[in-house]
Amino acid sequence: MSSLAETAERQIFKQLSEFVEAESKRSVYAIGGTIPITSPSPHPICKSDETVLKNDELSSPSATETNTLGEGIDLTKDDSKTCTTEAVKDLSAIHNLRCDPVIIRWDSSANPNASYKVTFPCNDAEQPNFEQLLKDCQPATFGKGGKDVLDESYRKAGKLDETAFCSNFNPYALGIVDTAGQILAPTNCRQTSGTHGVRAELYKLNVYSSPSGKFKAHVDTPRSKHQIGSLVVCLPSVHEGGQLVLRHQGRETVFDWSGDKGKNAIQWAAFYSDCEHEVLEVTAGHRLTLTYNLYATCWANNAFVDSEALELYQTLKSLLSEPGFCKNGKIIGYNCAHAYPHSADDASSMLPATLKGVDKIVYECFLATKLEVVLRPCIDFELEEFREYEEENIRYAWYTDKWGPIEDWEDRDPNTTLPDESHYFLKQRQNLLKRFALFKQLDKESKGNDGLKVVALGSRLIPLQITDMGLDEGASEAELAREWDENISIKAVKWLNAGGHRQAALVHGAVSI
Ligand SMILES: O=C(O)CCC(=O)C(=O)O
Ligand SMILES: [Fe+2]
Repeated sequence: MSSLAETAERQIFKQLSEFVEAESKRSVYAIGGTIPITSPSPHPICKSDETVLKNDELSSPSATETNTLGEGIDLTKDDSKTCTTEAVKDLSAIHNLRCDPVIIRWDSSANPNASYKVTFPCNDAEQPNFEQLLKDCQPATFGKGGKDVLDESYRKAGKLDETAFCSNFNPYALGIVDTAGQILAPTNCRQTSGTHGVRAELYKLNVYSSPSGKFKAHVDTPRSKHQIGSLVVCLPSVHEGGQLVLRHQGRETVFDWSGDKGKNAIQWAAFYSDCEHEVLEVTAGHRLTLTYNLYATCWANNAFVDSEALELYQTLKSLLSEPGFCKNGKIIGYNCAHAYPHSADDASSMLPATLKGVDKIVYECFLATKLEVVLRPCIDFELEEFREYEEENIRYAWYTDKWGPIEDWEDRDPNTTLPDESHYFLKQRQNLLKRFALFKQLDKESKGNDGLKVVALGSRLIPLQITDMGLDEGASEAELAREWDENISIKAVKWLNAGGHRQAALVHGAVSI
């Protein structure tokens, strides 16, 4: 290729990378809101219902839902205050959302056969029951290396399992699940079997109490391969501290439910649960939350997004059609910004339906350009991992974690195994040798060709074994490569962005239930 064409191509790649990066920065990974609690009254769901409502209930400035979106989108404005036309006023009245006081009923662990009830916000008369609830909570554990661990220096909280309590609180009725679904699981751009929405399943009631209630930085263990997110609903109970801090790719979002805000409202946050998050120390009072797991579902009533109307698509289309761009074919790589559960046998079948945020946008936009788009797990080997040496006329090679004499692999009948049982099957070794040669050749070709990186691509997500040592400590790249043996291909890929969730992807094994 002429150097002029190379320079032009490099510029196009640069622009593509910048666009993908800008899209990543804009992508939303969390959403939240506040819904005021008012005493029970007919629900203003449609216009005709409005007439049975008392005027003061409608005009109450607090009777308006407010929402806060992670990263830049803030819906906390009270639109009803800024409405000018009658029509809009009517609409805001119709859409005023309110929540009934939240009742929790539970079986007492301290007094078998006894069950109690407490209402939030909690009045003085119910204070003894509230104290009882605190007593009946068990210490909350957390998942580490595939096991439940109790460590109060990491997580200090009480919990009731979902089988031990019930509540009148319904996140569907308040539109929370719909809102979370539209943001975290937007419907695919085309009508396909991958179309999806979200379903919320109650998981725990948690209490974080002063002086030291907290949950240090973690990612949630997915409860199934369908899980994409978590929903946390903070019950009205005034406390200080206890902010929920979410982090994703160098960005941070804080949900602060402390102080008087929580006196008479429920406050909620929904987020992709592979994003790191923590609950800061509660310094006064009790912070009570209901947590829900959010699962991708195969149905949705939402309208479809038209990917061709997205800015990223338009840019992609014009850059890709530049004359001479990738004339001889190239694999363009995009590193997913989110982690996906891959310990279940059929984890791959959940994708692309469960793609999150910017990953979904990039996928859909490339698809719309009519390029072939595939989702693959990948390991970026260093040449280091494919070393060779010679000793006493025998050539040895190192493939990711074991030495072996090359001749042994080259010449033997592929149906026999090596005498040394620690060796892999010969056939696999021969495959590895071919890959090794390919790796070296591609690596040579990619030298000086910016951004071109030789990687091993798996043909599908391979279930991860949860070892005794846990995924994070136990599973190395070499072990993964061995698991992938039959399904690996080695390619030179031009990456649009830096590696994303590499570490987290390794530890992000879904618990099979
Ligand atoms: O209570 C919260 O805000 C979040 C708790 C949490 O991270 C969890 O239960 O996994
Ligand atoms: Fe969590």
